Amino acid sequence: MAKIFYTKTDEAPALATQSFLPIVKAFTKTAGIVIDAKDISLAARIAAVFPDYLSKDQQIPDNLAILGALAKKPEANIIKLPNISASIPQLKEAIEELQQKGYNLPHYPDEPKNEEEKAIKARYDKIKGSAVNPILREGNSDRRAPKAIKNYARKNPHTMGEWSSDSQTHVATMSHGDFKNNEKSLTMKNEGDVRIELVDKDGKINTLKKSVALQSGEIIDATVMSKKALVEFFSKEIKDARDKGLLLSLHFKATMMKVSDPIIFGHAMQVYFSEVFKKYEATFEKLGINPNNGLESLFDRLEKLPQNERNEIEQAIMNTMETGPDLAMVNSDKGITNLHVPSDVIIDASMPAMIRNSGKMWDKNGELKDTKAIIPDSSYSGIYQATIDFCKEHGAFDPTTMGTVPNVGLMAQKAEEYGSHDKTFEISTKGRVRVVEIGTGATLLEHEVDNGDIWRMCQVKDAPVQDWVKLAVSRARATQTPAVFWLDKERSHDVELIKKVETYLSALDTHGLDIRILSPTEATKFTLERIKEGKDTISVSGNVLRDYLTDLFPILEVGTSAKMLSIVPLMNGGGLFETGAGGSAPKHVEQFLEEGHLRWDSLGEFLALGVSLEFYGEKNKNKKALVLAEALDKATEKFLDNDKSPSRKVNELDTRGSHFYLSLYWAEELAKQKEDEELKTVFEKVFHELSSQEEKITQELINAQGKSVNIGGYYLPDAEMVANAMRPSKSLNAILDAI
Ligand SMILES: NC(=O)C1=CN([C@@H]2O[C@H](COP(=O)(O)OP(=O)(O)OC[C@H]3O[C@@H](n4cnc5c(N)ncnc54)[C@H](OP(=O)(O)O)[C@@H]3O)[C@@H](O)[C@H]2O)C=CC1
Ligand SMILES: O=C(O)CCC(=O)C(=O)O
Ligand SMILES: [Mg+2]
Repeated sequence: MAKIFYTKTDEAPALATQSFLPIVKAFTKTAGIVIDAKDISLAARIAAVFPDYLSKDQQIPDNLAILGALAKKPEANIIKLPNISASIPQLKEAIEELQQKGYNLPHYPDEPKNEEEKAIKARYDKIKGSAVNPILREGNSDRRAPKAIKNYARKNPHTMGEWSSDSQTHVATMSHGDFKNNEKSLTMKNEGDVRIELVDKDGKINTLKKSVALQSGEIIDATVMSKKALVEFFSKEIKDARDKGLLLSLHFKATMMKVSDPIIFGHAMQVYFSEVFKKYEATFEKLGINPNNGLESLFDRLEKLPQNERNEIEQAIMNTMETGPDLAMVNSDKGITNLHVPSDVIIDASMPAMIRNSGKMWDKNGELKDTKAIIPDSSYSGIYQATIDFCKEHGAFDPTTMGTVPNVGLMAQKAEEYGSHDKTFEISTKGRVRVVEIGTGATLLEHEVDNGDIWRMCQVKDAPVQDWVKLAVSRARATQTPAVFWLDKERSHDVELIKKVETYLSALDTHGLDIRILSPTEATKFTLERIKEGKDTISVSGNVLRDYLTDLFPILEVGTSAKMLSIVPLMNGGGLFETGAGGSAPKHVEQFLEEGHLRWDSLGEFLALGVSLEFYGEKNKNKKALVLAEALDKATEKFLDNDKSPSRKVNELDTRGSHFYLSLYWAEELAKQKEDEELKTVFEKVFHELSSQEEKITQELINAQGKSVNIGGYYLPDAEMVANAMRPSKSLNAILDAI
């Protein structure tokens, strides 16, 4: 039977789900729809890959694999909420929590000493970083701000920090030796398998990857980040930040780029704290300190030392921070710096937040300061510099008048960099890395490498490219909006892609459409000029820019990417409906636990549910589902008009109250409609009950705030405690239960 699959994830969206899902189930039941919730939280994913270590009642199925297989089927209808993309420190915390709860899981072996430990590490590494989205994303991405959301932002603009033309903020990026400058690319003429090997200076061959299957027409590229160039770059920029009195901030994607970016982060750590790492090398070695895991993990390890030794090293670290450039802070009150955890500062969200904040970040005293934003690889960093330059020249954007930038992103089948981690290697010796065609023995791509360099290969298959070009044209046609392919003629990979784009565009009807290809920097300037004049421009981009742009523009336009409609038309006919483009907002959980107020905005969920119901209705010829979808759309609009999104402040409407209002308006619309009498009858009663008890219910929801909350865990909270905390209104629960 056709179902809608809803994902249980982590942190704030998982809390919100405990309040919203009962509403969804109660409402959709009336159309005979079954909502099947699948737990793909970090804790569940850990438990799912270690069944042999767990008791029967602790075991859970591999829901991610189940949903991944479903995503390849035409009947797929999946609502996907954001989940944690775990850094090693987060993964270890989750393992520890599970262990404390009686799960007999093995520790994460940092440096596996035998085959058994290697196997355990391999299992954990599958869960690490962005492990969920790439499995489900069997299609390209269509993200946009619906009209109602744009109108809401125009009427209720979020705050935007002023920009001054003498702002010192800038992006620091590499000019040589990075992934962009070393890239080589080609398109496969035939299908075939390749292997990746490192040939050392004596000609000894070390196989890095035995086999990668390639399709005909697939673009592959290989590139390398030189450790030497990277370290020189960090040294120069750190000194420059100190000389100019600027904050130092680092912006990576250690989650999606889970192999390369933690290593790059580790080099930044070692350069910033170079004297400490040099002086205490032996101690750090003994303690197993890995700079790639950040300062917090380093401090944890130091706890194993005798007090006096520990004090001395901690003092040396503090001295370095005193004399070095000030670090941008993640949390000034708690002293958490940009170097504490590699995934605390994630580029897609952190750069737009900085741009929205007058180009400033927080310093250790909790004050906003101009910053040097370090983005080592220069492939995409230019878009941020161009945006900063634009703001310096024209001032901050005005949400009441600015246009919008929807995105059509190439994403399917692990496209480009975001699918490269199983082909990314930290090089162990000087030599050459070659991509060799197994059948012919021909070397397809080759690089000189040195010890410590990071080499990687990326792939993008032809069918996703065709689908992406088609999607771009159909969005341009549907909205009569210019569409810009953000592709760089100076980049080897993009040159290959441009050839395909031009071929596929010429086979489509583009008559009367404005479609261009511009380099990312040019595209930024073009788009920003238009956005300022209130004009819309579709960005058609590769996978990384998809990620960056679907936070950048939403954050500037509507204050958060959580309000985006995010559709993934799956290539085999199903639908994946992501909620927003934002993440799992750990800060929201913190506030909830401290004062019982959850500020997670579920607009993304409302929008995703709307399109999912519409898709369900059309696919299964279920008229009631279509009625539910249309009513939900109207309810969401009313929700926006009446400003029922969660407030940020305790004792005001929070996530739970916002869900109540959504259900109230949804029931109202269902009671009003004339297309389905049965639904009308059911929901007249529901609407009457909800509206007559509005005051009582909202009071019950407010009464639950203002005190700390215990949910019995973080990664694996107690299900009952969460449900109780998230559904504190007995009156609302009774109405829903009776539907
Ligand atoms: N699709 C996915 O699965 C994604 C997962 N992630 C994961 O999320 C975690 C946190 O990432 P981070 O970079 O901090 O990004 P987030 O998007 O979680 O947070 C950035 C800020 O955006 C605001 N925000 C985001 N979503 C909402 C929402 N629904 N309602 C209200 N405000 C919202 C919050 O601002 P404020 O603090 O001002 O309230 C939040 O602090 C990481 O583990 C990351 O890997 C990230 C992106 C996508
Ligand atoms: O999967 C992830 O880690 C993040 C994905 C993301 O940021 C996005 O798709 O916008
Ligand atoms: Mg993103």
